[in-house]
Amino acid sequence: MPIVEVKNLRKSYPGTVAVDDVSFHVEPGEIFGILGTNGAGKTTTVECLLGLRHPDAGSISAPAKEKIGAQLQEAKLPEKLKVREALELYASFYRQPADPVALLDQLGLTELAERKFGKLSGGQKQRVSIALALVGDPEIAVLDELTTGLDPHARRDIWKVIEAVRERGVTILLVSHFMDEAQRLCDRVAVFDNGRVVATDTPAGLMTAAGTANLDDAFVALTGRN
Ligand SMILES: Nc1ncnc2c1ncn2[C@@H]1O[C@H](COP(=O)(O)OP(=O)(O)OP(=O)(O)O)[C@@H](O)[C@H]1O
Repeated sequence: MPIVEVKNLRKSYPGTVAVDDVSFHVEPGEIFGILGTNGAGKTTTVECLLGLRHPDAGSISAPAKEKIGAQLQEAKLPEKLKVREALELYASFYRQPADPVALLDQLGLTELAERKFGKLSGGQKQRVSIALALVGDPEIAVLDELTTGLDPHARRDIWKVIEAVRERGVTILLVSHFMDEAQRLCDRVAVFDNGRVVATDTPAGLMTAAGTANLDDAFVALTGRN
């Protein structure tokens, strides 16, 4: 049974069809990539999934809102709050939260626990934001554009955290426009272009179909741009 099923989703804004007849499903425990160029409709799709936007048409079946942990782009927290305190604060919003200290440990973030949020680097903030998305002990984590603006080392540190999240058995929806990241982390991906899904497959399957050696080239072949 899929944990998420999106069927024939459509969402327009005045003058723009942002998402047009989008269908895909996500299996429990997988890292599913929502890939696409800027403006392809990724964020709109995820916002519909999270119940933040109302679709014009189509259906979405997904776990209840409190079982979805979302990390949406830039994390903002009071500068003086310590990482552990931030997690404890978020944990207090849930009936059955994860234990913040154990969560930091499992994600390899114990060294950041007593640091003030305002003193963290961009990559460290992003790692903490993943922990914040998991503090409600969700079935699915939605991680949106996590590594934008980070250096290659910081990106790899984030990837390690994402792999640790998978080890917890949490299904991950990874929104990205980085193909190297998707190739490395995702079990399957949906490629969005101009509001539509143009392919859904494993990264290896897409590369084979496109006759390319990496997902970046397969993506360019699929989206018809270079
Ligand atoms: N609130 C809004 N009002 C009007 N148009 C919008 C709104 N949000 C998004 N759009 C438009 O809808 C289309 C899809 O945008 P969306 O943000 O879903 O794409 P995206 O794939 O997430 O892009 P990015 O990678 O740049 O975040 C774009 O053409 C965008 O300009």
